This record gives sequence, structure tokens and C-alpha cells, in this order.
Amino acid sequence: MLGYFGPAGTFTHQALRTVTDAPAQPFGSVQAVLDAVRAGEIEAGLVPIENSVEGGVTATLDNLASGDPLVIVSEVLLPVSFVLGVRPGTTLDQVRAVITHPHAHAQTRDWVVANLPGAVVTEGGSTAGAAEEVARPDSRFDAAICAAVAADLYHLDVIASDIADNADAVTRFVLVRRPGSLPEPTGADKTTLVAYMHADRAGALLEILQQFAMRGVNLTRIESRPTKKAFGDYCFSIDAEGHIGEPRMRGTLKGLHRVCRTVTFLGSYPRADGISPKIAHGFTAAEYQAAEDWIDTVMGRTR
Ligand SMILES: O=C(O)C(=O)Cc1ccccc1
Repeated sequence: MLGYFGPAGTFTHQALRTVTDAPAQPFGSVQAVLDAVRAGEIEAGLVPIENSVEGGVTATLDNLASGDPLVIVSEVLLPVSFVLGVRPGTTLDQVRAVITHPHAHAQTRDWVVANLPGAVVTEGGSTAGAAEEVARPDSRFDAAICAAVAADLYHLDVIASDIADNADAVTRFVLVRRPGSLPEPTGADKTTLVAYMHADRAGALLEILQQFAMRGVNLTRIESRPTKKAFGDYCFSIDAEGHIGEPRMRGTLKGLHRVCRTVTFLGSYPRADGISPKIAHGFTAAEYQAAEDWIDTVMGRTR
């Protein structure tokens, strides 16, 4: 069974439906999804990880970085668009209290200020959870910022559509499993990891970046996150182009293992956009193999 950040009607649910019609169980928080995967209650779980407007979903990044190990086995990209859903009869000028997910609030902030001056937005749960809450006759909230499908599902009236400040926003979701076999390299893959530096070492971040740069490995995301262990102690959450099965990525990971305090490997998986990296001269698998063969030759070893 699969699980997802729910309830039914979340963007995560829609992202899941773009890849499978298999039955799936909703969970009320990212943590609940990831804990259910860890406990073996579900085989895999889909959670949001990154948004093109707001950046990383910290609940996901931090849980993956610090909880018992899980690995990402695939990713899904979904364009997101928001509506304002109300109980039938409520008009725009009656809306005072709004509820939604923090990322939905962040992406509709300007619209809310311009169209609902004086309204208070409460962040919590998911966008579909917000719609479900507003649908209760005794709810203290007048409106939910959610997906059109959630408004429909919970029988809310849509009194404003396409209310995102940036019409091209895309959210990235990841499917995680317990560690086991990894997806095979496809030639268009990403690797996700968390690097913990040695404390108070000048140039420690540069050393991390050098491991990628010296092997021609491009990064697609890097974020610093507090480790929560001590004030000022940070780790780096990184996505890079390539698969652990490819020599330049293996070399990078081994290099990181040597220079970092800890490296948490969070998976190598196919890119949703299918874009293959341009591998610079000197970094292809064939060139790594040729270099290995040459070492064997000069050391007088035969294969
Ligand atoms: O709350 C949801 O529906 C989610 O799946 C999280 C989310 C919120 C806002 C944009 C994209 C994903």
C-alpha cells in the first residue's frame, strides 16, 4: 500500500494520481507519512519536498535528514494553482478568517493582501485539510486556499480562482521507501544527500562543493538547515545530477565521506523532467574506466 500527505484532495494526492491509480492511504502530516514508511505500515509514501516559489519544504527536508534512514525512489513535478473555497453563500467581502498550508499561503500572499484586506490567514495541516475544516458548519474559518479539486470534494463554493501570485509555480514531490535496492541508473538521474560538516572548520563548505566541482557534478538544489543540536550548527541538504552507480557520483560521495563529519545518502532516482546532464570531458564512465585500466597497467596488474 502507498501513503501520501492527505487528506484526499491535497496537491500531493494529485501528484500521486499522475503516476498511479493504485489504492493509497492519506496521512495528516509529512511526519506521519514518513513514520508509517519507517514502521513498515506502508510500502512507500509521497510527500512534498520543494516548491519553485517558496523553496524547500522544511518538514520533509528535516525529517529525512534526521530520522531513521529512508531513500527517495522517484520524484513527481506538479504545476499548482489555487482557489478560494467558502461555504455556499459566503461572499468575498465576508471573508475574515482563512486557513491553508504554509506553502499555499506563501504563494498567495499578495493576492490575499490585495483582495482580502484585514483577513487573517492561519497556516496549518494541508490545503485539503483546510477545505475539510471550512466545510464544517461550525468552523471558525470562512475560507480555505486549496486546489479546485479539494473545493469540489468538500462541497465548497469557489469564489476566486487562479489566485497564485506566480502563475508558473511548480511543486516537487518525492516517493520514499525503506532502504533496499536502488532504482537503476537511467542516464537522467538525481542524487539527494545531507552533508554534515566538521564544526568550526574554515573552508568546510568549500571542501564540500569542491567534491562536486572537481568531478563535473552539477547541483540542482542546496540548502542549509539547522541540525537542531546546537545553535549555529548547520547541515547542507543537496540534490545533484547523477546516480550513485555512476563513477563520478560514487567518487563525489566517497570524497564527501572523507571530508564531512557525516553524509546521509537519501537516494539516486530518475529525474521527473528526464533531462540528462551534459557530462564534461574527462568525467564519463568510460573515461573513469580507462583511467582504472591505465593504473592497472602501470602497476603491472592484468585483468
Ligand atoms: O497541502 C497540500 O495540498 C500539499 O500537498 C502541500 C502543498 C501545499 C501547497 C503547494 C503544494 C503542495
